[in-house]
Amino acid sequence: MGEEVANVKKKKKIIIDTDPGIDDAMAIFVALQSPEVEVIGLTTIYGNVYTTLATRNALHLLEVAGRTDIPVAEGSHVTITKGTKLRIADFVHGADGLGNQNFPPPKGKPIGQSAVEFLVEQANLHPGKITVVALGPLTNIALAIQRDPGFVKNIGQIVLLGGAFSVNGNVNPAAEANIFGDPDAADIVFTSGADILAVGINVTHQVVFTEEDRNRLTQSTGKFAQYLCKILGIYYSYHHDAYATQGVYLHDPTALLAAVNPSLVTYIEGVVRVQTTGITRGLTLFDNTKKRYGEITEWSNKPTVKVAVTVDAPAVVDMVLERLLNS
Ligand SMILES: O=c1[nH]cnc2c1ncn2[C@@H]1O[C@H](CO)[C@@H](O)[C@H]1O
Repeated sequence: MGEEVANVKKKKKIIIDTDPGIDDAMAIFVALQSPEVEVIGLTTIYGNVYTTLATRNALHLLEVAGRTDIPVAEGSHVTITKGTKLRIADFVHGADGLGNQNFPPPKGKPIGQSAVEFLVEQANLHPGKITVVALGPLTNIALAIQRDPGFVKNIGQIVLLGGAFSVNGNVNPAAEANIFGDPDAADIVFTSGADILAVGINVTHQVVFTEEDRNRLTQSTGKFAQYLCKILGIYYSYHHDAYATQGVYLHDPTALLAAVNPSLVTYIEGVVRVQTTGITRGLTLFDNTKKRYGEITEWSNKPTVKVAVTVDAPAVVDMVLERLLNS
């Protein structure tokens, strides 16, 4: 076997489910620059933008990267309960999702398969070998779980950016944006029995990309670095206004790198349920399963998941920089 072939075989196959999104763009570029993984497809979802625009942006980002060999499968336009009143974070990413840069429309088209069909097919083709990195609301993943009873077993791992574990949310004090986007889907995913690592904002808020880090991108001739400098402005202003910080949180790149290199985070294991109604809709509630409760609870006899609790933040920032500067 040639060395090249052997390397491709060793690489972890990943599918990125994404709603690009400025930090999604960063995560996608970092993934494409990561020799440890092979990106076998992008699936799209609403969240930072509506799904139609997410598909356009995914195709556009792959064209910027010169990676039009990677398929894009369009995902759901509505929540799992067919809800059409979506919460779109255009105030974080711009109306176009990519910093209001008026990029030309992509030349490429999504594949004929839907995101759910693509996810189910790939998990069946490569049982136990695929990691889904879910960077938006979890509708597509929950639909795949409902569509194919074998999906949970066939999918290798799901690393998801979502939840606010024992901290306030970013939509409101209870809820983080991706879980708030489709709490019913999130509860299906968390209780599905799949191998899940949840990276919540309790972790990603520790990973700050400073003005100084951005300046290093600006000074680089790397194509991804230059592209990102064009779109990052609005993301910095939003963080400045909302959090009074001079830097931005690296949500999606942190989750992506946790999939690439699991030793960047530590985690605890327990049962996660998602509140689907009321003022705490979208709340993620972790049971460490240590207490024997006197009665059956909504957490009893549910499969456990991994929830990230610490992150080597300097290492994440260094890896992001290194991979984007050398592009
Ligand atoms: O305040 C916010 N409201 C909505 N979405 C946000 C906010 N801050 C960040 N994100 C976006 O949601 C994911 C993390 O929760 C990230 O994709 C981030 O870009």
